[in-house]
Amino acid sequence: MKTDFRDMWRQLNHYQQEAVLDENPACVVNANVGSGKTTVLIAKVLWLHMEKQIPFEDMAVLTFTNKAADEIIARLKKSCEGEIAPEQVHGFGTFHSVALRLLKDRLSVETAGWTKEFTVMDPDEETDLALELITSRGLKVKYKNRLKKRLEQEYGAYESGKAESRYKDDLFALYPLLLKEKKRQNKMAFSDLLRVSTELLSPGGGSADAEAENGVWRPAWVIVDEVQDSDALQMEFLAALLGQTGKGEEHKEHEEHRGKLFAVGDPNQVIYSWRGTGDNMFFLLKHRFGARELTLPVNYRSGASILEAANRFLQFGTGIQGDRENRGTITVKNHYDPFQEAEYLAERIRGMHESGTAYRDIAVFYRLQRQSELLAKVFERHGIPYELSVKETLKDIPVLDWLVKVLRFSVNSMDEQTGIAVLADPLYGEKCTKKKAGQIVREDRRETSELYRRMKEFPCGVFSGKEEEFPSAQALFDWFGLREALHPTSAEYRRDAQTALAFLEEVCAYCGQILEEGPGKRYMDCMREFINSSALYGMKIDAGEKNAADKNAVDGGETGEAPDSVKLMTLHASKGLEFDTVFIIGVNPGLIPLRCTGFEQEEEERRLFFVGMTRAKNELELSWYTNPGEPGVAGEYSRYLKMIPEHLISGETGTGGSSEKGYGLQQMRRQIQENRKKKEQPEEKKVRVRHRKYGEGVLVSDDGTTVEAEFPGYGKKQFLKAFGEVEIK
Ligand SMILES: Nc1ncnc2c1ncn2[C@@H]1O[C@H](COP(=O)(O)OP(=O)(O)OP(=O)(O)O)[C@@H](O)[C@H]1O
Repeated sequence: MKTDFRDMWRQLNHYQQEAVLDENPACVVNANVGSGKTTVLIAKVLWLHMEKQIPFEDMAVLTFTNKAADEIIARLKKSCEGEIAPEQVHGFGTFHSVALRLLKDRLSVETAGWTKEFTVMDPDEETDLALELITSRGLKVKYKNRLKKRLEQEYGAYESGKAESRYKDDLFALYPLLLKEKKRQNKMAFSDLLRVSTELLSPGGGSADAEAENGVWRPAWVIVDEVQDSDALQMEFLAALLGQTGKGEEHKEHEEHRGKLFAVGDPNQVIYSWRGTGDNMFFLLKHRFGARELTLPVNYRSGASILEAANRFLQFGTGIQGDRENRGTITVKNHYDPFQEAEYLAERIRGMHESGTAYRDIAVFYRLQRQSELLAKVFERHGIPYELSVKETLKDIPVLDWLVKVLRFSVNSMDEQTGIAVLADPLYGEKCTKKKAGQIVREDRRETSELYRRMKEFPCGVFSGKEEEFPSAQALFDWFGLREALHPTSAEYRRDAQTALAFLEEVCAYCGQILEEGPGKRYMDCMREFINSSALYGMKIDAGEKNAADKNAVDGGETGEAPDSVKLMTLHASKGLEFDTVFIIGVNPGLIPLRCTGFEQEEEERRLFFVGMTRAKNELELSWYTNPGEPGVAGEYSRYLKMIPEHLISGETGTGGSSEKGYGLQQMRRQIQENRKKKEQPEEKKVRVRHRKYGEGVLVSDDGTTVEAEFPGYGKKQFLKAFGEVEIK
C-alpha cells in the first residue's frame, strides 16, 4: 500500500513544513540531531514531485553514502504509485556515483581527454602511479610516505597558480604528469570524477556549442543530505550542477541559474574532517549560494535524559529540544576486560530479547573495527544473532584483488599499470618480474603471455555464439585460464578457485541485471560498470558478515524489515541510524576518545561520541574496562563519562542482578578499586596456555590426562593431554 503524501505532511511540525515549502533559489537547513532531516528531505522530494510536478529526472539528490541514497529511493517507491525506473533516479546517489553517471552518459568526457570506456582507479592506485612517475622522471618529492595526503592537500594551491609547493619540491611538476598519465591509461581517480564533471558542467568549462550539443543536464532542484560532510570539490560540483560560473563568485551576479539548492545538515555531526570537510561548511555554503538558513530544533528520537546528556557535547547551536515524554535511561557500567564485557552483553541482550525486545532494535557501537572480533565470537557462541557492518574491500582477499585487476585490464587495455600488476603479481598468474611484465604490456607481446593475450582479446572468444547472451562464470573462469593461473599445486588453490568462481558468478548476475534494466547495453559496458562501482563502493563480501546464529534471526520477509539481529558497528558507521537501545563499549581514554594530536581532532572525537549517543531512543548504556588489554588504552573511565551529569545516570536498570547497577562517579571509583583487586589476585595464579586455533587462554584444570582451559571468545575447552594440542606456559 502506498503512503499518502498528505498523511506524511500532516505529521510534520511547522519548522519541517516551512523547509519543505521553501522555494528560495538556495536554502540550507541547519538542523539538530534527530530533528527529521531525512524525513524533511524525503518529504521535499515527494512534494516537488507530487505537488509541483517536477519529475524525479529533473532532480539531483546527493547523499553521503550509497545506502542513504538507496533508502531514499526505497521510501519514494513506497509513497509513489507505479514503478520508479533506474533512469528516473539517475541523479540520485553519492556525489561520486552521480558524477560517474554523468560522465558516462551525459557529458562529453572526450573533450577533457578521456574516452567513455574509462575506468575508476582504486584510491591507492593513484599514489602508486605517482610514485612510479617520481622514479621514472627523477623528480624530487619530499615526504613520499605521505604522498597521498600531500597530493590532495596541495592541489588547491597548485591549481590556483601558486609557483611552489609547500616544501619547495617537485610536487607541482608531478600533477600535470600524473594527469597526462591517467588520461593516457584512460582512468580516473575519485577526485577526477568530481573535477572533470564540474569542468564539463560549468558553462565556462566547455563551449556553449558543446553544451548545447551534449544537452548538459541542469537539474531543476539539487537536494543535498548531510551537507556538513561536503568538501571543497563537492561544493564546486554543486555550483556546476546549479549552472553557476566562476569560483568564489556570489550568486547575485548569476541570477540566470536554473537550479535551486536545498541542503540539510548538522554541523555537530561533522565526523569526516580528515577527508577534507570543515565544520564551517554551513557558512561557506550560505555565502557561496546566498542561501536562506532554516532550523529544525525539535529532536523526535531520544528520551529527555539522553538529550540532556547529549547537550553537554554540543559544539554549535543553543541546545536540542526534545519531544518525548519518556525520559529514557543512561547507564554506565564497568567491566573487568573486553571478554567479560562481551559475555555480559550476550547475557544482557538475551535477557532483553526474552522480555520482548527485538534484536534489530539493539546496537553495539565501538571506536575501532577490531573491537568487534571478540564480540562476534562470543555472540556466536551464545547464539545471539548479529550483523557486523564491515567495510571489507576486495583488496582484503588476495585472489579477488588480483582477479579484479584481470577484469579491469580486460575492460580497459589502455590501463598499463593494471596490466603490469596482473602479470607481476607474486601469488597468481605469470608471476613475472615487473620489468618483463612491463615489456609484455608496453610492447603488446601477446605471443609471450597467454594470460596477457586473453585479457587483451577479451571478450572475443568468450561468447559461445550469441552476442547478447552473457558467458557463464565458468566460461570466464576457463577463458582466463584460472585453473593454471591460481596455481593448482598451491595450498590455497581450492579455496581460491571457489572464491574466484563465486565472485565471477556475482559479476555475471550484476551484468545480467544491468542488461535487463537497460537493454541495448553492451557486455563490456556492463562489466565496466561492475568494475567501476566495485572500485567506488567496495563490494559487500558475505563471508563472515552474518553469523551462524543468524539461523535464529527471523527474516523480515514480506514486511521489508531487516532480519532480526543485533547490529555491531563502529561509531562512524552508526551515523544516520537509530535504535531503541544502544551500547557504546570501551569508553576508555585511548579509545573514546582516541589519542588526539591536536585540538581539532579532539573536537571531532567529541562529535563522534555525540553521534553515537544520539542514535539511542530509549536506553543508552556506556561501558569501560578496568583492563582494556590494548596498548595505549588506559584502564580508567573516559572524561566523556564525567561530562554526563550524575543525576542523568540511572540506578537499577531493571533487569535485576547485582551486576546490573548503574554507576555514579562514586560507584565507578569503588568499582575500579574492586576490579583492580580482582585483577591483582587471580591474575597472579593464572597459568597461561596457547592453542593453535583458540589462541591464548588460561588453564582451568589439569588432572594429568585431561586439560581444561578457557579462551577469550571460545569459553572453556577440554583436551587430551597426550595429543599435546595445548601448550602450557
Ligand atoms: N514531525 C515529526 N513527528 C514525529 N516524529 C518525527 C517527526 N519528524 C521526524 N520524526 C522521527 O524522528 C526520528 C528522527 O528523524 P530523522 O531520522 O529524519 O532525523 P535526522 O535529523 O535525519 O537524524 P540524524 O541527525 O540522526 O541524521 C525518526 O524516527 C522520525 O521518524
